[in-house]
Amino acid sequence: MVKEVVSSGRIAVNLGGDHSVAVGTVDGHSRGTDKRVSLLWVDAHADLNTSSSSPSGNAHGMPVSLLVKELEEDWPDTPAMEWQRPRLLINNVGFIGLRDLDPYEREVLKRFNVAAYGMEEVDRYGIVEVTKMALNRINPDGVNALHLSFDVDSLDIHEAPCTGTPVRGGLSLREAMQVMEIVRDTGTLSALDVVEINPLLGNDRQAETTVRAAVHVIKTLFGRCRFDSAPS
Ligand SMILES: NC(=[NH2+])NCCC[C@H](N)C(=O)O
Repeated sequence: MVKEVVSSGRIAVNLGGDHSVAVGTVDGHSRGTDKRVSLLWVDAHADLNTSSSSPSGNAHGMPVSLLVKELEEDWPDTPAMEWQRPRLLINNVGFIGLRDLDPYEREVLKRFNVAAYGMEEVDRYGIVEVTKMALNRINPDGVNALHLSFDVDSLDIHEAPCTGTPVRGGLSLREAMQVMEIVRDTGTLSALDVVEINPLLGNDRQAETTVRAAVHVIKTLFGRCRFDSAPS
């Protein structure tokens, strides 16, 4: 379905659910366009584990490593995954918001000099600079189709409490909206995931806070301005 939407020139919006949905959405996206796909992964986690490096065995910690060609050799045989082959280059993948990495993930980010920006960089350079640096590195000529994969756990736990693997010290909603404004203004967005919302993890008010944060992010990407709330 993502392939169909993207190939008809529309932007695919995918709501999750577990971040492993991105294996399918990014795969479909890259099949639906003639352009190369750049992937911006906004998340507390890099989700770069393989089934053998993963400390938890949870699939939501593995999607990015299934998607990039450079890590194909690191994967043991994965029956039932024959439908998917990696189609992205790791230098077209960027991360914003990282603050909880496993040893293999750290090693991969270093080995390939990946455009990975953690909360330290966000604090040091500011979110505007970090977003521009990330986009410049993963899509230097601005000609690739952009896939934005937004995990609500990139946000601080106060902004998005209802998520399975929260990590304190994350992005403010304002910082996330800033990322969305910059991405929107590039005109390159071709597909979006908003994932890891789990309203069952918390009370009604926390669920509402989390869902509203996600709605803000989506609306901002699709033109909502903070100054006047009519979409441009
Ligand atoms: N999309 C997520 N919430 N990922 C969390 C991953 C946590 C941990 N790194 C793991 O591999 O299990």
